[in-house]
Amino acid sequence: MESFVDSVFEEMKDVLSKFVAESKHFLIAAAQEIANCFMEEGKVLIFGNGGSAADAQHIAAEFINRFKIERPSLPAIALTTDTSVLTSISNDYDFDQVFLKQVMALADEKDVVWGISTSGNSPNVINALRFAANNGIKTIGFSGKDGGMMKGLCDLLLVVDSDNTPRIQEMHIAAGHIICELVDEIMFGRFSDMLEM
Ligand SMILES: O=C(CO)[C@@H](O)[C@H](O)[C@H](O)[C@H](O)COP(=O)(O)O
Ligand SMILES: [Zn+2]
Repeated sequence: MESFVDSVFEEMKDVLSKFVAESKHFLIAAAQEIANCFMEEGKVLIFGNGGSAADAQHIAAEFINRFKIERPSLPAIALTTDTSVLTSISNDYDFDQVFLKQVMALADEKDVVWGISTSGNSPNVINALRFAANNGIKTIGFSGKDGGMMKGLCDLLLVVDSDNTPRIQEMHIAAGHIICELVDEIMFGRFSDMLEM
């Protein structure tokens, strides 16, 4: 059993080293996009399924509450939490529309719509991103595998180089934390020269 755990750690190290080599440009660009959105009084709408729903909620909470420094609350909403909204849309229409209808109701051109899907192919994530892309709303994606259908729908797309869903998710939450810290530093700290004026 120990050798099994060792093999998981080896896989984690491999995925992390590729993430370190390949993700810096994306992380900085995504943080700038989100900081500019907040400065222009936009908001961030985040969503995904399963573990990615938890990631969406985790990231939204960092913005709404605080991350590592004291600063004002920042407007982010996880679209995964309102059981009345989720169940009524699924029951009356289709689960494929649970994020789409919320994006249609809540998003405007100042906002960032942020979808998370390890396969890049979950229909409810894709439908919401496609609506945003078709309506001039900025889109950020976290995916893995080959990026799936999220490629072409996201202005900025992170594709974690792995086929293993939990390994991909581990890089997603690392990326989320780095973006949260960069946003704080761009808006309130040492990287304020990066803000678009
Ligand atoms: O957390 C995990 C696996 O680690 C699962 O709950 C996983 O998120 C679910 O199977 C999702 O439905 C997968 O969807 P996606 O990442 O392909 O969009
Ligand atoms: Zn999981």
